[in-house]
Amino acid sequence: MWRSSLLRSTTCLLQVAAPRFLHQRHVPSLCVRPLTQGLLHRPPCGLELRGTGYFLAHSGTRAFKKDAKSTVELPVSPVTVTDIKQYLRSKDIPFHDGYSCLHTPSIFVEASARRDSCSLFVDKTTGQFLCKDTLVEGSWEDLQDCLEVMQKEEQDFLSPRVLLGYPESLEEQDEMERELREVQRIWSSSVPFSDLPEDEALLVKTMFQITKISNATLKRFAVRLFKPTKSLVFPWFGGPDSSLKGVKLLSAQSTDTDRVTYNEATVPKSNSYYSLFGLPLVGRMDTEVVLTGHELDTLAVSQATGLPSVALPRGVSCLPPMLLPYLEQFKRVTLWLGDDIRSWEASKIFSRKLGLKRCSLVRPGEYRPCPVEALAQGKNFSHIIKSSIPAAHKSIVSFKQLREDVYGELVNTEQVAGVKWGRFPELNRILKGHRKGELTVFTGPTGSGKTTFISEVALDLCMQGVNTLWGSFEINNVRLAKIMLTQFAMQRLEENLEQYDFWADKFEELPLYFMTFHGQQNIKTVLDTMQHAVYLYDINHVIIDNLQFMMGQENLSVDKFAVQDHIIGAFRKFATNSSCHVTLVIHPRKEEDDRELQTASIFGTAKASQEADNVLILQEKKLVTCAGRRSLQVTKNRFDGDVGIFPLDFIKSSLTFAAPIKGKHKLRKLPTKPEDEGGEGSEVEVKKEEVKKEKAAKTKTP
Ligand SMILES: Nc1ncnc2c1ncn2[C@@H]1O[C@H](COP(=O)(O)OP(=O)(O)OP(=O)(O)O)[C@@H](O)[C@H]1O
Repeated sequence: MWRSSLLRSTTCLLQVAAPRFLHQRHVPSLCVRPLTQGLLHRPPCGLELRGTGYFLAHSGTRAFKKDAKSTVELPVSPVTVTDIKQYLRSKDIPFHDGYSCLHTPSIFVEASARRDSCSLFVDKTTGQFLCKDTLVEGSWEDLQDCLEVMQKEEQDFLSPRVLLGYPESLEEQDEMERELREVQRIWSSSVPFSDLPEDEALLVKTMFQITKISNATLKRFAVRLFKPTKSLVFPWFGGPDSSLKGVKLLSAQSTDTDRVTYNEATVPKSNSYYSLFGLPLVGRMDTEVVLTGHELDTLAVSQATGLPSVALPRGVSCLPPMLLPYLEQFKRVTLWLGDDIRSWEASKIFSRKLGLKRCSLVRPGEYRPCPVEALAQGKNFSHIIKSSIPAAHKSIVSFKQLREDVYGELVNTEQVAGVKWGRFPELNRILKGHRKGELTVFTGPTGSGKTTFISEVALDLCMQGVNTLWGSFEINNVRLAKIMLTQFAMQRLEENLEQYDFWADKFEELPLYFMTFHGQQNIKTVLDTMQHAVYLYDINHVIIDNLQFMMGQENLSVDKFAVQDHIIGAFRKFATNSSCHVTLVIHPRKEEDDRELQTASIFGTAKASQEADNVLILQEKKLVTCAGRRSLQVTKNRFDGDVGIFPLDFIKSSLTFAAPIKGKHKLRKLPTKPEDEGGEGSEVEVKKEEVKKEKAAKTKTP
């Protein structure tokens, strides 16, 4: 895994730092509180990025190591900005209150050598710190440890070597060196644009549809061409010495409609690629920046406006908090992330992290395409940027302020409907898509395949870039990841172990995270972890499997229905406030064996179905004509009211569900009140209809 000090995850730093501290001369007193609390006795609450090379470990045929660096944990006790400020004051550390971070003089640089008075940034939400001068970074507990050491030692600074330079494992060092060599190889065998013959440069620009971007702009941003794959190469320069840390390769393909589609690859891999493209060109005194979702957009903005501009490394999919310190110097941030609803939603979410007051958002629209397109169309950039909308909204608005939003929804109905499933066209037909900020309640009989089904439904979305967080309390993450990997590879990997690495490598690229909880959990801890994950990874979808695992911790002498209602209400609030979709698996109440489930079968009161935007039921009996066949019934859909049911066959080898090949059971829409037992379109009616149709078909046949 690629590693520089900037890239180390907190946990990595903690794990690496711990023995180092322990070997220091004056450690004993230090070990008592912060180290034991922060490093050794972390509670089992946290998040785990799926670690490949792990799920099949128990197969015994091959030893796989768990990638410890991919485990991220919640802080011991969530810290607030007030706690951080109080602590810093108690240590006489001066600080300046910034937008997303507190700025303090770096304790890792000697006072006389400080280039900047405040180069240490402490994230106000997590307490995570970064020293821009030395690239030392770590958790809030680490920073406290360091300050304790300094005080104890009566030193006025700490050597950055205390936390840096500890050797990685041999395997990781090899991987890191291999990636560095790869970066160097690509970079040195690419050609600077200024060295290309005029006609070749033009050909490349035509291919990428960037003919309006001048060679001078490409040169200024050090863009190169990698001839073997005809890819543009965007460098990532970082660190105090502005050295080459990585590269992004962009290739272009033209489509039938004369539009160009881009494919990109990064070294190191995208989940450790933290480049803010354009950052080296930003001056220390610059106070304004245009944040874009793509390197080409940054080139366009810079050329058209002369304003500083930086591009996010993974486009609109996330804004990693570790990049926030680099954006602290700007008093005004214009987010111009793209030309679709997804970019618009992302800009609203990112502006919360950046501090609403300084952010303004370019609303996508006919007259405001993405910057590279705007340059091609000769649009007036300064007009677009000036007309961007302040992100801080008032709590009371008039229709005048809403009319553009309403118009945007009307012209982009497909995008507003959300992300479409690739494997479940029937779900698209009924629900129209997967939307942010909604609550889905999913139920089905015990052992009917709820986890297996919802796992594939979520995987499908995750494969399309929906950042996903799993809270699996019933089955452990290794088993869950194994199910998902089987569904991803669509085959039984136990029998094809030689393909394991191939699929695991691809799977590792998915924006998929797991909470490390198992068994009964306290709802507050779960919600805190979800909030933490939304901040760190811009999670769009959380799956909680299942709600019953949060009931045990609550005081059940109180009415247990009231407890469940409280929990559902809390998830509802979370979904709305965090613009994150929550899927909640709930066990049904005990049903008589021969009866199918209905919305009212969901355990508890009506609260679950009232609060939910969507209610999905995995039916074992309805429409079932062969073993293993299930049907999925949508009994509530707040988005447009369509409800319905469709059959699903279970494919055991890949643990996936698919429409029956020659199914005579077609999707049918049910009325909006499916609970009405015998009403038109009800389950009973659906069956009656079927029988009628079958009879009619028979009588027609001679
Ligand atoms: N349609 C199906 N036909 C047969 N077996 C299935 C089907 N769907 C899932 N399974 C298998 O049944 C087992 C239980 O599935 P799963 O854990 O997904 O059910 P569940 O409804 O979540 O269970 P629980 O009620 O305990 O939470 C798994 O081994 C799974 O592979």
